[in-house]
Amino acid sequence: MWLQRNLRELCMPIRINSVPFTTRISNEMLQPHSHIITTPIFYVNAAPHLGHVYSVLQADVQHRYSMLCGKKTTFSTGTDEHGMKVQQAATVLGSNPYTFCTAVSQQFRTVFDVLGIAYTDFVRSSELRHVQAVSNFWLTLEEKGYIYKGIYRGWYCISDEAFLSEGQTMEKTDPEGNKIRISVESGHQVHWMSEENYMFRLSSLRPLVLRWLQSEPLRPFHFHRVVHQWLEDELPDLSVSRHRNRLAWGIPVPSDPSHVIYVWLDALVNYLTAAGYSEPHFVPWGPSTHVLGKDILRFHAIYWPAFLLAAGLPPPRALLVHSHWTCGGVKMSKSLHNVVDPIECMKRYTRDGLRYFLLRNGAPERDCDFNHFAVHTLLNSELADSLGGLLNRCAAQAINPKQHFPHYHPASVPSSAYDQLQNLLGSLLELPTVVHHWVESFHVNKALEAIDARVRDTNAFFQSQAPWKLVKGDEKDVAWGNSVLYLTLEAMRLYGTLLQPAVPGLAKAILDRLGVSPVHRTLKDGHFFNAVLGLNCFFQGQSLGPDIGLLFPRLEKIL
Ligand SMILES: Nc1ncnc2c1ncn2[C@@H]1O[C@H](COP(=O)(O)OP(=O)(O)OP(=O)(O)O)[C@@H](O)[C@H]1O
Repeated sequence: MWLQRNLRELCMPIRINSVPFTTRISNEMLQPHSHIITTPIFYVNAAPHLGHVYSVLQADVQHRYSMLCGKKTTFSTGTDEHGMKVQQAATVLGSNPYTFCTAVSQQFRTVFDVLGIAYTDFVRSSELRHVQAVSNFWLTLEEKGYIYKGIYRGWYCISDEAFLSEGQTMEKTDPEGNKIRISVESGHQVHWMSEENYMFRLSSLRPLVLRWLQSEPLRPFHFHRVVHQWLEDELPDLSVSRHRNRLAWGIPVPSDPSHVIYVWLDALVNYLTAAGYSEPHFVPWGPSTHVLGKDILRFHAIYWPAFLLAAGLPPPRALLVHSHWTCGGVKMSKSLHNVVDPIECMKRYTRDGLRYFLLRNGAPERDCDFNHFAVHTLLNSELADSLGGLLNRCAAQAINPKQHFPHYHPASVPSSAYDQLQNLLGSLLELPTVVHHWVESFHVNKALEAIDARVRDTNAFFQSQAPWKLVKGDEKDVAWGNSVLYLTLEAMRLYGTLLQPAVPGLAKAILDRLGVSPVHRTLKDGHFFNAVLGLNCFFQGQSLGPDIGLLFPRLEKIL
C-alpha cells in the first residue's frame, strides 16, 4: 500500500533544473514521425579525424534514438568532393580529382563503418544522382528568378570556401613578416576576388529566413542568437558560380557550362539527393534534422534555408550544432595536422569506449580538449567500475544461482529502506523523460551523465541493502533480497535500453546478459518496473542470458 501510494505521487509531473518533466514514457516521445537526419557531407581533402567522427556520431545517436522511440528515420552522410581544395590536393599527388576522391571517400566510409555508424545512405557529391539533383535545383532557382549574372567583388577564403565581407576579415602579419588578410572566424587566409559570375538573390530572402528562425530550429539555443545577429548585419547577394578557368572540378551550371556551381550550393543539396530529389516522383521532403559543427553554421542557418525557401521547399526542422574537439587548445584540423586518428583510438579503447568518451565529454556549446588521460579516467570509472560492476553484482552466479529475474515482493520492503527506495524509483521512473529531453535538446552528454548518476545510485542502493546477505537469511529477508535483485536487474535493463543509441555494442551485451528478447528492447515495449507499479511483469521468473564475463575490462594505466 505504502509503495502504491508513493508511486502515484512519483508519477506526478516534477521539475529538474527548472525544466518540467512528466514522469515515464510520454506519447509525445513515441510519435511515429518520419524524418531525415543528416550530417554534412565531409570534405575529402584528407583522411578523417576525430572531429569528423564526433559529428557523424552525434547524428548516429539521434537516428538510433528515433528508432528506439519507434520513429521512422533515414540517416544520410557522405563526402563532399568538389572544389579548389580537392583539386589542389589531387594535383599535389599527381592524381586526377575523381581517383583521389574515391580513395579518401572510402577512408571516411571505412571509419564510419568501424565506428558502427548506422547510416542509411552515403552520398558522394561526384555521384550522378547528386549531379542531377544539383542541376535540377539550380534550374528551379533560375526559373523562380533567384539567379542572375553579376560581378562579385570581395574577399574569398579558399580554405573555408566562403565569401566574406570586409568586417569578417582582418589584417595580420604572417611568420615571414608579410601583411596578409585572414577570416576573423576561422583564421584562414582570404584573397580579393573580382569576377563575373552567377549571383543568388540572398538579400531578398532575409525576411523569410528570419521568420523561419522564429520557429527556433537551432539547438542549443545559444546558436540562435548568433544567427540572429548575422541576419541583422548586411546580407549581400551570394556568388554561386566560379568560372571554369579558375575551378574546373565542379558541377557545371546547366545553362552555361563555362561556369561551375559554388561548392556550398553543391554540397548542401546532398540532403535533397538523399531524399530522392533527382528521382522522377520526388515527394516534397519531410522534416529534416541536420547535425553540424559550429564552423559551418552560416552555410546551414542562412544559405540553406534561403535556398530551400527560394525553391519552394520546407526549410530544416532542426539544426543541431556542436562545438569542436581541440588538441592543446587548438581546433583539431586536417590543415593543421594536429589530428587524432579515430582508428588508433578504437584499437586502444574499443569502438564503444571511444563512442562513450566522445559523447559523454563533448559538449555542444563549448570546445573540448582531447587527451588520453581523460579517456582512461572516464572509461574506467563509468564503464568498467560503475556500469560493468553493477551488472556483475546483480547477475553473479553466487548471488543469483537460479540465473533469473526474481519476483518482486511489495510487502517485503523494510521501513529502513523506504526513503532510499522511493528516491531511487522516482529517479528511475523519470529517467526516460530526462534522457529524452537531453537528446532532443542535443545534449547527449547530459543524457549520459543522468544515466551514470542513476547507475551510481543503484550501486549505492545495492551496497546498502546487501542482498548477498539477505538471500541467506529468513523468509522475509529472502523476499526483500529477491526484490532488491529484481529492482537492480530492472534498473540495469532500463540502462541497457537507454544506452543503445550511444554504445550499441555494450548495450546489446547488457540486454543479452539479462536475456531480454529483441522485441522488448524499445522504449515502448520495455514495460520497466511493472511489478513495482502493480502491473503484470513478464520478466519476473525469466532466465538471464549466458554469462559474458566483464562488460568493459579496466584499461591499463597509461605509461
Ligand atoms: N575539430 C573538430 N571538432 C568537431 N568537429 C569537427 C572538427 N573538425 C571538423 N569537424 C566537423 O567536420 C566538418 C568538416 O570538417 P573539415 O573537413 O572542414 O575539417 P577540418 O579538419 O577543419 O578541415 P580543414 O583543416 O581542411 O579546414 C566540420 O564542419 C565539422 O562539422
